[in-house]
Amino acid sequence: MSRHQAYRNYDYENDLDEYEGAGYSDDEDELSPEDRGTTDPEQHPLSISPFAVPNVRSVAQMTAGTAQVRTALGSDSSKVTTQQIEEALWHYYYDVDKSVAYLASKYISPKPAKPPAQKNKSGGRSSHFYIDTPSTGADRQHVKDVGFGQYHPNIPEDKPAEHRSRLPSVDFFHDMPWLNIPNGRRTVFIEPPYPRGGLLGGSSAPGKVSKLQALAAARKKKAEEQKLRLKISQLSMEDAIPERPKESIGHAPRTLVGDGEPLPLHTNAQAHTTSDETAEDSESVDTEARTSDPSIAADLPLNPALLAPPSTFAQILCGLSTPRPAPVPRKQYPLPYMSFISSSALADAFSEPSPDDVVLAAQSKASNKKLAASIQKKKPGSKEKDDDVIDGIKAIKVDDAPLPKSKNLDVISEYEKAESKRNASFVVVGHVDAGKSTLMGRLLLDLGVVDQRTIQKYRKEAESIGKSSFALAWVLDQRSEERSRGVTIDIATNKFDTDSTSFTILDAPGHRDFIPNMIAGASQADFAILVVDATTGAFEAGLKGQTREHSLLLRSMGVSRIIVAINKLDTVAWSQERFDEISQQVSGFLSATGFQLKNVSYVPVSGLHGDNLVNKSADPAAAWYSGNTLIEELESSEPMARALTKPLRMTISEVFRSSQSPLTISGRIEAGSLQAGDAVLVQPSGEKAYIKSLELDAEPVDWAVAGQNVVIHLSNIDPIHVRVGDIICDPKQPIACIDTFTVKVLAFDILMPMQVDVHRGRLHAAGQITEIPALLDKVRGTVLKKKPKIVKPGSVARIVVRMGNKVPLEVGQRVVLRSGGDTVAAGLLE
Ligand SMILES: Nc1nc2c(ncn2[C@@H]2O[C@H](COP(=O)(O)OP(=O)(O)OP(=O)(O)O)[C@@H](O)[C@H]2O)c(=O)[nH]1
Repeated sequence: MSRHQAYRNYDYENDLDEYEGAGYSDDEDELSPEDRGTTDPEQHPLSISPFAVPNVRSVAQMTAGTAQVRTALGSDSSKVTTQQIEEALWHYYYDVDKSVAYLASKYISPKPAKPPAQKNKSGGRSSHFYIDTPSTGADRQHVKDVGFGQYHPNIPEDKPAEHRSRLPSVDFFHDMPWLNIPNGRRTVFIEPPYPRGGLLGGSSAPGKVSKLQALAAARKKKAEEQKLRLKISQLSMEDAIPERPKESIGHAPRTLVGDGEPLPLHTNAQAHTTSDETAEDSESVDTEARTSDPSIAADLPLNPALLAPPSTFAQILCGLSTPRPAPVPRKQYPLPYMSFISSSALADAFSEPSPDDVVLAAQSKASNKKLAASIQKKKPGSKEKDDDVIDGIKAIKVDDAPLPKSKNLDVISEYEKAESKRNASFVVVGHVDAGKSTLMGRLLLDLGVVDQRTIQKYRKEAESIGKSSFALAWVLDQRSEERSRGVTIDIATNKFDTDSTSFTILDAPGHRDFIPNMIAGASQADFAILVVDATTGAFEAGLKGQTREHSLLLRSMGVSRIIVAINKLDTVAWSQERFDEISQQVSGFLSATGFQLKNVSYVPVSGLHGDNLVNKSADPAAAWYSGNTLIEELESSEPMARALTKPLRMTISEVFRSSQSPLTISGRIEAGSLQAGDAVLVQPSGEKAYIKSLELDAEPVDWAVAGQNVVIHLSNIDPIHVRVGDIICDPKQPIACIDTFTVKVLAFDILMPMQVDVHRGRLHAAGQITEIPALLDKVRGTVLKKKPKIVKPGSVARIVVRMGNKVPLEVGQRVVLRSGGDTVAAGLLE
């Protein structure tokens, strides 16, 4: 049995009874025959035992003492019996004087009886010390309760009532010196105002509870719980049983449950039982909480609002209870710091506009006033003025920030006056792994744009991942993915200057998966470098692959000047035959594509070793080549004519956040010009923005013209309206957003009504060829056949394309149509 079980099974009742009776028999203190010295050996066989010796002695003492007492009493000795004398002697331990005093006061000249001593409330400490002469068990219990000093265990109890009179303590201790204290110096016990504390009186905690006290407390608690339950059950019954309508008397009362389904109500007796149980359940927590703290358990008034509602089962049995009063809201105890700031104060703190809001509101108000004034001044019906008003309203709607100031420069004359280098952009295209990036890396190294240390660093890093041969390519392939895969993914730009020209490199990816990026690069280029791998078999593969496709795309994008770099000639020992063979094949192909051969040049190079890039090849095997180096061919290339005077058009290549503005864009100006402070329109969002500032080659400038790659910091527009591929245009001559267009295309694949992707620079949208109005002559452009069902590869046709969304497109622009990952056509919008 565990200790807990043993504890629970302990029979306190029985123990208490034993405790009350044990060792306190009424006979304990009686004057036994042995005490009196009148032991009858027959009645008390043990008296003849060796242990009877003390009794023999006491008999002699008693006889002698009796005689002495009688002598001392003299004539009064007849007033007392021998038994009384013996009892007195026994009680006073054979002290003759005390016994005489007792007998004289008790029997010979008795004093009037004293009033019974009051029970000492202080737990046994009394200022009047006296002896009681108990006679019964009940009295003994009383004596025990009274306390120390009031009980003499040797006083006989089975004596007549008069014998049980009290002996004053003064008489008993009259010969004690410490009793002779003058009244004035006697201690006066003052009862403490409340019960003493625990150990040393310093604790307010209750003292140690005895078993009896614990038992009594448990009984009391139980009784109180029962009372509480009874009270709760009465309350629950009052709530649970609705008043019977008068008309239902005599019938089973019904009540509504859930959706109105009437259910018979049970009898009161049943209801009472159930309600009682329910109340007991529902109240168990509350009751526990109350009774767990004895200080609150007894007196806490029962609040029906705090009672849980009857269970569903009880409600079904007894019916719905009447609604209970709303629960008393719990007291809120705010956190300490909350006392410093009230919730209303917090609310007030944000109820008013911030200082910034006040300033902005004032600015807005001022600009609105200006607008209202200008509207009032304008005459109705003036279209130009109305447009201005609309512009003003739009400007307010977009942003209330102050507009950037414009210097109102004549940009074209400024451009003509400026002695700046010409700008030229070229795109580097070709089959995958033809060596495009390596070629450009080496060119930049030889031109001093990139130093040798950087290349060494790249070489080490490339070696660590097993791609040491790509170290030069890393000058342009900056992305980790490009470096780890050894493949260019997106257009990489870089710049270098020669004496005459400022060049922008657009290094295009060769992989067919990234053709859209190549298209974006080609759309920004003035001319192109077509890189061809001279390695045996590689050239042939390229001619079937992206060498061909890239050439077609270049032509479709309007690029007319091509420099063919026949690369990796070191792998074929600078074979002139190989160079000539490749040159001829490419020439024939480009000519067939539509390039004029006067615009095509061929340079034998080794990008890896830097032969014929900036410097002539030092390899004797390459001595047969006496033509231009690559850089010389680039410098001799004329950039396309700039559409300086046409309306502004710029396709956004990048959108980013810079230190100058949260919205910065970059791209190549295709047409027109711009300057700081200009308003521009972003299409297709149609949102107006202002040019806060602009940069050319990382230098701040006031203006820029077509052909230049520019960085523009915009203001007064939400960045969500600006995306890569969008067009920046002149708000007064905006580009239209259309969803259907007619285009004259060169077919690279079979065309028919089909799904296509429309590409224009970075812009691309899903569309569909809805019509093929005509098949055209390649040279003259005349109609060969109307409404053909299909267009064969290599044919020119007029087709109608419809797109899902409106996109900014206009006549004269070049688009590329792709389908299933292949370029199927390219041409000019009509
Ligand atoms: N032997 C030799 N190898 C070259 C030469 N040029 C490039 N390579 C190697 O050809 C591989 C491909 O070079 P890349 O410059 O990455 O080729 P890429 O055309 O830029 O490749 P993509 O842009 O991914 O299409 C590398 O391992 C180069 O080291 C060269 O002139 N001679």
